[in-house]
Amino acid sequence: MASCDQPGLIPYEQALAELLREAQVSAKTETVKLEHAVGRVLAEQSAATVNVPPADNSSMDGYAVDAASIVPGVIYPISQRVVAGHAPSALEPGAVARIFTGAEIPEGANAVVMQEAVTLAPGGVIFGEPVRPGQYVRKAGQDIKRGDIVIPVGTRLQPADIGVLASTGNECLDVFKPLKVAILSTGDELVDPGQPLESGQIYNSNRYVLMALLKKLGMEPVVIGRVQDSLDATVDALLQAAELADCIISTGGVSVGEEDHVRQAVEMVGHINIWRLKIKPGKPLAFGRIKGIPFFGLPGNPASTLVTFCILARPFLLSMQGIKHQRDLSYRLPAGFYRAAGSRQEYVRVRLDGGELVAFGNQNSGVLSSASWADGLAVIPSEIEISKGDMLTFLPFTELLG
Ligand SMILES: Nc1nc2c(c(=O)[nH]1)N[C@H]1C(S)=C(S)[C@@H](COP(=O)(O)OP(=O)(O)OC[C@H]3O[C@@H](n4cnc5c(N)ncnc54)[C@H](O)[C@@H]3O)O[C@H]1N2
Ligand code: MOO
Repeated sequence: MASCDQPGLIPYEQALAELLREAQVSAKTETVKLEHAVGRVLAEQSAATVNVPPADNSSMDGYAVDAASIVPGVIYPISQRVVAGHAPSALEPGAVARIFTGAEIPEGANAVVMQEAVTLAPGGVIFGEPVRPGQYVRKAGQDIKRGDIVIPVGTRLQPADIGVLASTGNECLDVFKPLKVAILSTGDELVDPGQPLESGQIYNSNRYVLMALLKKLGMEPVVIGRVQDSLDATVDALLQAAELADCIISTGGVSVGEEDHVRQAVEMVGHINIWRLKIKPGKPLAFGRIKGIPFFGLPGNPASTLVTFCILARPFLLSMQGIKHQRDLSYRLPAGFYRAAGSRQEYVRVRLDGGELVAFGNQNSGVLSSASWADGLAVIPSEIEISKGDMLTFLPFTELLG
């Protein structure tokens, strides 16, 4: 089926590329201690000032030897005992050293023999086989060499990165300050949880979804609150948000009805660059700027808000936060369902079950429980009919929400 009923809709890939071009890295940085750095984005790199490990050391409990001097069957005296944390003395000629895992290899030794491979004898130790130079020795700098840049600028620090930075002796790091992201909820029908629900009203779930999404990204939500469905109220709220935040996200009011004021309001105080995408859910998404501050108008339907945040706002925000290489893992997995061809690229809420993707029964964009139930999104390209067994791209929420 041709997409002639959706003229002018922007394909996802085109919109994402334009967004990433628009994303300017925030210049605000701060210094934090290593224990507070997980999830933060490194703003300044430094070269390692030490080798890791700092010296050659043993990877086994056993005996440190000069490999060339070992003859199987001969008794060798044990001249010293080397434990981790204490500097050894040089190996005495014709002798070996008792050594433990992590202890420094004495000068004059170049190999370690595991204790299971030796026989203890009166006055020393006997080796059963010739010894290979270098065996069970972890060389100084085998992990990191002095002068190496271990973690590049723009890395969102994961536990292993923190460990690597600790191993090179860093106590504090320069990281980008968390982005402040304003959240506006448009709609006269919205009521906060905890309030009674009158006729015609609905609880505001998008605000809480967005706050949770932003917190998971280590960003700071700035709640502007509910905005009445009027042009003046929308303009006022947008201007207030532009004063307080690095990026603005609104939900609702971006479609084409008379009560949808967001686009017109943005155009009065800024401009819109992107509007209406060839995706489902999320068609009416708008992107622009207000007084230079980037603005996302996400569609109000709760599943549309979540999906468009994950696939469009999130990569934009992560770029602004300074992340250089975003690598979300995706998988190719067989569909366990049939879906008729659609005119927009669809993001179906699915679970991974028995090696195939199972779709939530009701994919309506007002049904947020579809996302709560799902493990992630299956991407169905436009104009393609999906039969059971067809391979689809699966974007797990573990990646999209992290
Ligand atoms: N004539 C047309 N009508 C619509 C079109 C279209 O192309 N032509 N597009 C539809 C699509 S697709 C979507 S998506 C919606 C999005 O519209 P808006 O972004 O203007 O959203 P609203 O109308 O304000 O709200 C939609 C829906 O979501 C509920 N909502 C809104 N905010 C919240 C919130 N914070 N928490 C919970 N629920 C919320 C709202 O009550 C509505 O039910 O437009 C279609 N219409
Ligand atoms: O594009 Mo809308 O988000 O499907 O309901």
